Amino acid sequence: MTNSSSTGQSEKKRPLYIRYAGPVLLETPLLNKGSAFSVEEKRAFNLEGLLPATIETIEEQSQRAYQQYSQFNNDLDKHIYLRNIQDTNETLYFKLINDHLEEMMPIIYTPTVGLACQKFSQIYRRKRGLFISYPDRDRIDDMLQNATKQNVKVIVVTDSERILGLGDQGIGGMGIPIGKLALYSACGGISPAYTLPVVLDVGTNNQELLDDPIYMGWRQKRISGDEYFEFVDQFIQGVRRRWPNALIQFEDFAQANATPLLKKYQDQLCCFNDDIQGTAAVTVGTLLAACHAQGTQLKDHRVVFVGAGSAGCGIAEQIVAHMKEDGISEEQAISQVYLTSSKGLLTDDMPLRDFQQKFAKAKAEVGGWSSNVQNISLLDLVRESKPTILIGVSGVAGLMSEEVIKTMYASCPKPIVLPLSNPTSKVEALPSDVIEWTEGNAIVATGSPFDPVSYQDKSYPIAQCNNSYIFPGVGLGVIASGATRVTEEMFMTSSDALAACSPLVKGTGDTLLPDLCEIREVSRYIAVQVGLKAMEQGVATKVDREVLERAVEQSFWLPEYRDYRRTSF
Ligand SMILES: O=C([O-])CC(=O)C(=O)O
Ligand SMILES: [Mg+2]
Repeated sequence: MTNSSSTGQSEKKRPLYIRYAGPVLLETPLLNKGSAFSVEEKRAFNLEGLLPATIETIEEQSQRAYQQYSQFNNDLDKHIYLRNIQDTNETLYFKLINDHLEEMMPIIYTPTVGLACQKFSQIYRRKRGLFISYPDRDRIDDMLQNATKQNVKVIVVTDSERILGLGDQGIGGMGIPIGKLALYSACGGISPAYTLPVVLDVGTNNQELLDDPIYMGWRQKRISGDEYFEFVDQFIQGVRRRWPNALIQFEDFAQANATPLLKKYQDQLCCFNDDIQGTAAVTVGTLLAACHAQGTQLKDHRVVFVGAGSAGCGIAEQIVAHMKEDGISEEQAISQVYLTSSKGLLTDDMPLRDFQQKFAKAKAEVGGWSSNVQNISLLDLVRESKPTILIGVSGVAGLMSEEVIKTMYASCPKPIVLPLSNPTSKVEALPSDVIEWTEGNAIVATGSPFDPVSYQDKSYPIAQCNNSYIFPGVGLGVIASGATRVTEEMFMTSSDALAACSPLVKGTGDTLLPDLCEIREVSRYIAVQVGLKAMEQGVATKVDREVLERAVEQSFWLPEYRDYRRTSF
């Protein structure tokens, strides 16, 4: 929790002048306090008679809500219950989440949010965020005006084509921006008043949704090509007119669109792609912590990827950048990194996407690694290249088979294994299996949360190498420093900052990544480092370290009620 002597705290204690009253005030989630309105407020805001007599503290409200929450015995129902609190009283929602972050994060975020996206239309209750559909493309400015939030600082936008490892979810993908922004507030201290989730409804190619009478999105096949890119651009330009400084986070776009959109906009506005850059940053941060624990450097490693999409290539780029910082040439670094797709090792005789090209190996050199002339399988590759790090970003469950892991372990006594695909159902290998197949010698981290593994009387904590360690801190750093761009260097800095917070690196514990209960401190630390990097690179409006540190503290929002006074009209 933020230290209560910070100026930020006393700022928040100042009364808030508001113009809503009566039932409308109770129906406004950002302002509603429910049973916590004081006697004076009830009188001043025409709430008398609308609430029970007892006036409660937010702690008491949180306890009741937790009791109700605990009565649900399946995760989706818990998710629906929490979303309902979010849509009626946002302050209480975040108080509850903060009080039970470890327990509730898997409910509001991966893995449960995946199911919530799949069943979005079935479990839909109330509006949240903006649904911008292709047929309404000429009215985007009006739609942005209609947003409940006026002073938006962070937008998470998806077109839902690649929701986690679950593919095209149509407008159901809205669950992801909602979940990500909940973490911006819970972990990164960004007030929910500043956040806006957006889904671009460009149709869906998910036939099940198209056939489902209850589906709530635009019932058409996805638009593509120029039509698609023009539509995304209309949205981006609309945002620039409405909130010129807002940070835009691209989330869960299909890889064919994710990289071109990032390339197109990253030098034009304040934006990033979480799946490419956030995932890369958290993975490299985790690897740096693991290297530290082993007494190695990243440049000492050989890395095999299971999955060669934009996330895999994004991580590979960052690994190469860090290996270069360790003192080896780019060429040498690339030669130590291998990417595999469903067709096996990427080689120069295959059709490749732009972003894959530099990692393709010369078939003439590696052809002998397999008896199969067409392609080199993951197993052949692992046997021949003897990796020390194995990273799963395939979205396909089980690809890190027992044979693959045991083959890796045969030539690497301390393998680092990261099956990162989300949600849990898509993980490339279960941590318990990896620990067993390597006789307890592997360092394992996953994208979704897993319980510690016990193996031969020892307990092995499984770090959750998820971009949620990165994006809240990066966002806070961007806002606090007034950054106008999000550079690759700012992401590299976030990896180093995360690694510096690792209990293994600090010598305070045996886990690779900090506990969730420390995530607010971690986010603040990352924010300051990212803000400093933005200043160094000349993309920030704040230029002084002290001012930046104060801004991070002051802008860190906490779920506390403020006293209300009535605005006189
Ligand atoms: O949301 C998560 O858990 C991580 C992520 O961005 C993804 O898998 O697309
Ligand atoms: Mg994502």
